[in-house]
Amino acid sequence: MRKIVIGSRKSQLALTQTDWVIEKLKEIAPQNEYEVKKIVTKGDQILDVTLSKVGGKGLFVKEIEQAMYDKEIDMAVHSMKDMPAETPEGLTIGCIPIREDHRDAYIANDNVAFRDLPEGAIVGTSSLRRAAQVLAARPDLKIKSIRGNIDTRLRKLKEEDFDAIVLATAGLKRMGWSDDVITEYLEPEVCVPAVGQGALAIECREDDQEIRDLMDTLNHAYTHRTVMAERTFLDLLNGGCQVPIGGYAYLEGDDIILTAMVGTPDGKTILKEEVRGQDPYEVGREAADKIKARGGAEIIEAVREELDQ
Ligand SMILES: NCc1[nH]cc(CCC(=O)O)c1CC(=O)O
Repeated sequence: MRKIVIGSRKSQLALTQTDWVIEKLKEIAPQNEYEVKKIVTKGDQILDVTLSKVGGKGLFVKEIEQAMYDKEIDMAVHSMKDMPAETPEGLTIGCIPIREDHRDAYIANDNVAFRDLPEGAIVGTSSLRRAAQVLAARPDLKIKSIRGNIDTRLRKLKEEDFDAIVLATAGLKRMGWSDDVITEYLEPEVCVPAVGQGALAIECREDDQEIRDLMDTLNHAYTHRTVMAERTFLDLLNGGCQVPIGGYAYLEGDDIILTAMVGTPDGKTILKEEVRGQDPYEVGREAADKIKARGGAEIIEAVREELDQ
């Protein structure tokens, strides 16, 4: 028996995800005691400004990782897509549990279909990846930044000047919202999701073998393999959730099929490549090579320079 302290951001979604993990752990190892420790991250403190501007990788994870070094916590549950490609020295992603829905959700007032939105309609999102792909499909639409947790964003859709919003389906589902609130699912053919969207990353100290053994039982091989392909692509393009980059992989038999995307924020250029293969790192690298050969790295670099100003 061991008391296991699990770090979580204090947002409702983060706590829900952490509770979901604890429920699973209790089934596997009921002899342990589990405790949640809420940690305020830099990202939580500045949710009212445009996040992509304050940017920087790992805005939601740094303080949590420090608590792990300090042994205040033994593990931490993160949204995979908020995790920088590289894990710091001494820590590791101990497991990747089964992925929730990977798709972006489009939610419109009066359920107006995406193709029926009137010219100039306002779509709320603070994600350059979503903005790029919405504008690529509908160059006539306007993008307006929207911040806050899911409830806040749904309220702003009703009360403020928005016709529709786009957000992660996984967050909605984990928070218990029914499919009914979603007007349309944006399939990866239309909107390539963020790398790791819908997946969790459970981080722990590399040398804590007891915790690592416990986590092995929560790992989902399919999710792990596909997310690794996505993250290899992200890493090689020096990507992150603040630049317009996406990646989604699934398995067909034993093959990994990865769709990788880099776009300009105005949606005028969208580079997309599909790569098939067996090894997640090879697949991710091949996708990165192909996107780079078409100027993808320069697009990311230009967006970063713009954000840094
Ligand atoms: N960027 C913030 C964030 N990080 C994880 C989720 C939702 C859950 C997920 O995508 O796995 C969200 C909200 C959103 O993008 O709408």
